[in-house]
Amino acid sequence: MTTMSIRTPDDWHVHLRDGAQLEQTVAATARSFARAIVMPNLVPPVCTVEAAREYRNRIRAATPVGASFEPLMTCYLTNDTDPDEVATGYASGVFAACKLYPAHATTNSSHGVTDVRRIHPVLATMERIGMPLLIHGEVTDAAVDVFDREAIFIERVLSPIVRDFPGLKVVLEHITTAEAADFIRESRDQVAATITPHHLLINRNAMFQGGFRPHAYCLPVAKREKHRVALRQAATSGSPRFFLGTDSAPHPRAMKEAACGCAGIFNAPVALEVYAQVFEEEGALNRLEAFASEHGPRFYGLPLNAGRVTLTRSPWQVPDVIEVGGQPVVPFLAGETLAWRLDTNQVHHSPEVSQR
Ligand SMILES: NC(=O)N[C@@H](CC(=O)O)C(=O)O
Ligand SMILES: [Zn+2]
Ligand SMILES: [Zn+2]
Repeated sequence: MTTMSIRTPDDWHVHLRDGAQLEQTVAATARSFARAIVMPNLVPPVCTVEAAREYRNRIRAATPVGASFEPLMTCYLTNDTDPDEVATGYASGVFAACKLYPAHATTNSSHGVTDVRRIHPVLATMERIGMPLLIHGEVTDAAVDVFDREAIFIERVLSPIVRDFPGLKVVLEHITTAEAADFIRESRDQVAATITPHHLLINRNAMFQGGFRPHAYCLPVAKREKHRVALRQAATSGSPRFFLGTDSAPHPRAMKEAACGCAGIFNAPVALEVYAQVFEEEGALNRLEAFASEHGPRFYGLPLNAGRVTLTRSPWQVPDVIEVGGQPVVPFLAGETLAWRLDTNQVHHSPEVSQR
């Protein structure tokens, strides 16, 4: 197959950052995706309806002319989140979901939740109104090996949440382990997961190839090969519980190539092309559309996009560096050649025309 057309996809997990970075981050995402779930881990975090509304306005103002892109906003949960604020934001269409960061688990999570019991009233409200809970699923216990933090989180934190709030919609974000894939598969229908392009492509060896490779470092950190294989199996299985979420997370090059480098991979410039490559390698190109464009909106209860995008088998080289907000950022797969190219001469259609 040399050309493939699929319903316009959405990105169910992205970091657009803020300020001068928005122009490039929004363009990079809007290039391939009609909608995106926008992570709230700004400094300070997006914790109120007002802050989310203003952030959404800044994203809209930064959206390239002619592109139709809809940012779906999230509320950063803290120990003190007010259930009424969450319900108001959801009812008014500002919040699409809430995001749970265990305190200190990842980039800009210092205001995160220290004990899930603190947010039980919020979770009860979300369960009642049908609002999804999105989770960065890693324990922060220093005694737990960094490569085990997701699996232990599932045992200690996620299982109890899923059990205690049996009607709550839950998305375990950016899964990296066979344990996570198994947990989702064995859970109830309202429990799903996003899978990134990088976790489908690399295992933890990528961080140590001939020296330390900070641009392959993200959280949750890439795991052993057997986990990558399990993620590929999950993503291409056709199960509606797994859907596309890039976790594109740019950091300036100087912040990555440092004594204490930031976690995060900027993959928006290559994400859809990488997913296409992975699905092709797995002999599952016919399931790419469902993973990229159908499972997510169905889970969130949103209409499918009406437009289509075209991918062509036509090699191109990923730039070594991309300017984001005036600072150099090294994209995922910098300098490498990709097999699939997205035809960017196309107009995205808003999801007005619904088909469930
Ligand atoms: N994934 C990452 O490694 N980093 C993300 C935060 C996150 O999604 O955990 C970031 O904001 O930089
Ligand atoms: Zn995360
Ligand atoms: Zn993320």
